[in-house]
Amino acid sequence: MKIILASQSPRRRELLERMGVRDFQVVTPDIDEHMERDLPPDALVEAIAGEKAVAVCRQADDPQAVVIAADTVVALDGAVLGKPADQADAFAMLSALAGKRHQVYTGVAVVGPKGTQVVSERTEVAFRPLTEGEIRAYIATGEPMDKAGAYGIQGYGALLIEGIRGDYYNVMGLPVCRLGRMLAEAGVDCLALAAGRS
Ligand SMILES: Cc1cn([C@H]2C[C@H](O)[C@@H](COP(=O)(O)OP(=O)(O)OP(=O)(O)O)O2)c(=O)[nH]c1=O
Repeated sequence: MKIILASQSPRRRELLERMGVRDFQVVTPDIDEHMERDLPPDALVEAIAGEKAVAVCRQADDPQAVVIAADTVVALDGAVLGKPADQADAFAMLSALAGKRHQVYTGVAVVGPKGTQVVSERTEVAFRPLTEGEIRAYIATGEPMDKAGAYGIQGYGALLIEGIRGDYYNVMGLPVCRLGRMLAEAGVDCLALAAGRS
């Protein structure tokens, strides 16, 4: 079965490979993510993931393909944080996250011949308190700029995180366990692929 990952994110590519899916195409969705949207974070990431999947379905024009798309945001006290616009924005985001718990939402859409599935998964993340110097040093690593909430749990960001509740991979950009079950619904058996039996 042809599988298309509708994402430019290297993290999502790596996670899909780690799920046992090695043979897939990558098509970057051509949508405007930055439209004003007054939605709660779970509905927001589901809407954007759905739009990315639909855009790539149109671009690929193959009704037999299974298309996977996702979107990740950070929610803190009712505010939604996407990727920082610049270093000052990253500083403001990390200062707001320091010493607090926040939620990471990833929306995932799987569209294929068997139908469309769209879900969102939430993971809670607790940051330790941070000094201004620590925040500046973390920004100087270059890690925050292309990531929702201005940190990467899979990198030096781990040094800032006391604990999480929920799927770790959801924070990186794909809720691996949940997506595995969605792909099974769509006719893709990840464990069989990993075992070389499919
Ligand atoms: C919170 C967090 C986010 N991120 C990343 C995941 C996403 O790639 C990114 C959020 O931006 P997204 O808009 O979800 O994804 P993207 O623009 O990188 O890729 P595409 O739209 O083509 O799928 O932040 C981490 O890598 N680690 C983290 O700890």
